[in-house]
Amino acid sequence: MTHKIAILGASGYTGAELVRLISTHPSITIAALSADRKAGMEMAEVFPHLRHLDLPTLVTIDEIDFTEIDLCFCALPHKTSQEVIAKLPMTMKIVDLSADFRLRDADAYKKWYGNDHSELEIQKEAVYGLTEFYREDIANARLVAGTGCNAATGQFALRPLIEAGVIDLDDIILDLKVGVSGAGRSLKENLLHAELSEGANAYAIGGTHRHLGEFDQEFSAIAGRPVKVQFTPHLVPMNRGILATCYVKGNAAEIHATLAEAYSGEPFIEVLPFGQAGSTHDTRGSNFVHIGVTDDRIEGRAIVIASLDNLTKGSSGQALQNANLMLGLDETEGLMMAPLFP
Ligand SMILES: NC(=O)C1=CN([C@@H]2O[C@H](COP(=O)(O)OP(=O)(O)OC[C@H]3O[C@@H](n4cnc5c(N)ncnc54)[C@H](OP(=O)(O)O)[C@@H]3O)[C@@H](O)[C@H]2O)C=CC1
Ligand SMILES: CC(=O)N[C@@H](CCC(=O)OP(=O)(O)O)C(=O)O
Repeated sequence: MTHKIAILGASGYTGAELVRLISTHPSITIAALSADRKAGMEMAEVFPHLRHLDLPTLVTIDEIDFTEIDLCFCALPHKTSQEVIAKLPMTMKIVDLSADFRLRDADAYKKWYGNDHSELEIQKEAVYGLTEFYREDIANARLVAGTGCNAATGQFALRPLIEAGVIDLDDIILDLKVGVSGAGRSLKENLLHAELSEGANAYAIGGTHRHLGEFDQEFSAIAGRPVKVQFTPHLVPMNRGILATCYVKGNAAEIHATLAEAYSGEPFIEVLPFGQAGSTHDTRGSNFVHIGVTDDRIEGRAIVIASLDNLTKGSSGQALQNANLMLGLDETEGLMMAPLFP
């Protein structure tokens, strides 16, 4: 049996990545694709790398007949996503890739996104989409909220350590490098080649990045008390990938053993041998996460380095993993491809 899906925002980076992944999926068929300014175009015109595929023409969301769709991926900008989802059939399964349904607290949403949430009733049924930690809830959910890509990377490195109580909760530093596709496909001055290449810059400095809302929510829930990490992202001149270097206080051997144990049965999470670091080179184009642990010359401190691809495990791969669960399929279907190296 094949399940019919729609992808809203298929002319964006995460939408195109969903098409790439689903194009070889044995149990899912793409029935509809939407765009905004690019509605009316063929996917092959927008994305020549997908021209071998027989795909539906990009249409506006209003033109889609959702009665024949089993599951809808929403790869739309924040705020637009909640407006669109409110108008979709209440019975249809949805995987949202935007930030609109990640934060359970309305005040936290307003604090980090600057606007009121208009769909708080729908928010109540959303399940946070970090698959490895919400698997059962995701399998039974109608609406799953995909995580931020930076937020996913930091959580893969730190969640088991907070849960096991093996690091100092008041001394966590998260230094993160992210590739430019994380910003989406729209034109922005700081993403021009001349301003992006041959350099790197920190952004959202001073603890202002909106993914701190996700870190606060998730880490505090695990610890049972407020946990605030120090987090600075850096934009670096690479197309895909995230590398998170976490500086923590704790015993490095114990931290490594805790992560190895926590992820021992996980198909997509690789805890590296002690002393090795994760690299974006080793996870690019795949749904894998690599996590390395090393000690530090300063006694009692450790460094955890995690890498993943923002467009696969950080968004579209995670979304497909969640959709597989929601459709009763094997979680790994369509996702076991090896990373692209070099
Ligand atoms: N890029 C990443 O690494 C990650 C992204 N996300 C989130 O996923 C979502 C999609 O991101 P990404 O693919 O990068 O974004 P893009 O900017 O690349 O694509 C946005 C898509 O939404 C469509 N769109 C824009 N405005 C509207 C509108 N008003 N009505 C209908 N459709 C609209 C665009 O159509 P058109 O092309 O025709 O304008 C395009 O298809 C965002 O919420 C983002 O924050 C989450 C994790 C990681
Ligand atoms: C390079 C860059 O700008 N990256 C984005 C991450 C995108 C992401 O995870 O998406 P959401 O906007 O859905 O949270 C950022 O740090 O804001």
